Amino acid sequence: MEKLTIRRPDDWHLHLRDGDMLRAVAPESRHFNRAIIMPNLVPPVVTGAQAAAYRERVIAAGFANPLMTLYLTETTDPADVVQAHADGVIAAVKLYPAGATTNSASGVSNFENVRPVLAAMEEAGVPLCLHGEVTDRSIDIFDREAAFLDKVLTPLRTAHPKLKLTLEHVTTADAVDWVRAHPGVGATITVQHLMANRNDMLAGGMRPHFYCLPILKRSTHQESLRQAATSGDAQFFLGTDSAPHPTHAKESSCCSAGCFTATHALPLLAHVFEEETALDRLEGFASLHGPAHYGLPVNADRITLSKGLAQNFPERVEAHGQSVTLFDPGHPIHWHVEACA
Ligand SMILES: NC(=O)N[C@@H](CC(=O)O)C(=O)O
Repeated sequence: MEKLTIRRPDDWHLHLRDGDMLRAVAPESRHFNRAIIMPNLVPPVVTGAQAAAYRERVIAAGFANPLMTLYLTETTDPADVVQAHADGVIAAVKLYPAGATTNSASGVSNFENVRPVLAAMEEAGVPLCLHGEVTDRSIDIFDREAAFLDKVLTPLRTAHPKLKLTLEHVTTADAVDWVRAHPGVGATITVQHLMANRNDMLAGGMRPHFYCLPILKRSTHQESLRQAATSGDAQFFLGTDSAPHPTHAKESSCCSAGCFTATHALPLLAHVFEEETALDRLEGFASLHGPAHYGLPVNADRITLSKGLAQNFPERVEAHGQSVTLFDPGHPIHWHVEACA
């Protein structure tokens, strides 16, 4: 198959940042209609009023249909969350365990302190997106997602069975199994976790542009993610987690976590689905399962992906004196987005 026309995709996990960086990267998500916009700015987006103002900045930067989120802290006001959702200002709330990832210091340390807001969200039908990793330094970084399932997520699910959950950027077979055992829970999967494993990041030299959180795992986990994404199971859908960091912060002695994939996420995804002989399931993963999970209509317009010569994606996106380096899988990609109509 050399051409594939699918409903226009959405990105259910996207970092756009703010200021010059926002203006530089927002147009790179042009092939997606909607996107869940992550709130881990500095300072974070913690109130409905801040989310409304950030939404305006995102639209002004060129991304027309942002779905905003609030960053959950231990002092989040439940009434503000419920109101922001009722007013259509936010689509979801994001929970970062404190210290788990980029700009997560204001996140949750003691889960008892967010029980009232979680109860209010459960009651009002406000979805919760989770960064699923424990932050205990004694737990090996490769085991932090699996530990989160046992220590945090299972008790949280038992305490709030009706709370709508999305487990973000799943990276392990353990998480895939947990999601499958909990109907109604959604899970996003990134492009880099489908394309790469920890060997790609660490064997034969350390490649900082493969470093993101949750960290790439061993190949058996990558296989499990590929199986989940291409299975047609509607609990799994695309969240690129495209996370721009200046190139100097990635190519550093202490490299920032995040892979920038917004520009070429769909060609990379087509490459993976073709390898898995599942191109007929790409539309479900990229364009249908996410809206179904969030109770939204699918997009009316369509995009066409074509296969041809090896693509020359730009190496970098310029961001007003800084640059952001695109994730490069290290082998040719023959797919490109031909038309968006
Ligand atoms: N994925 C990452 O490695 N980084 C993200 C944060 C996140 O989603 O964990 C970022 O904001 O840079």
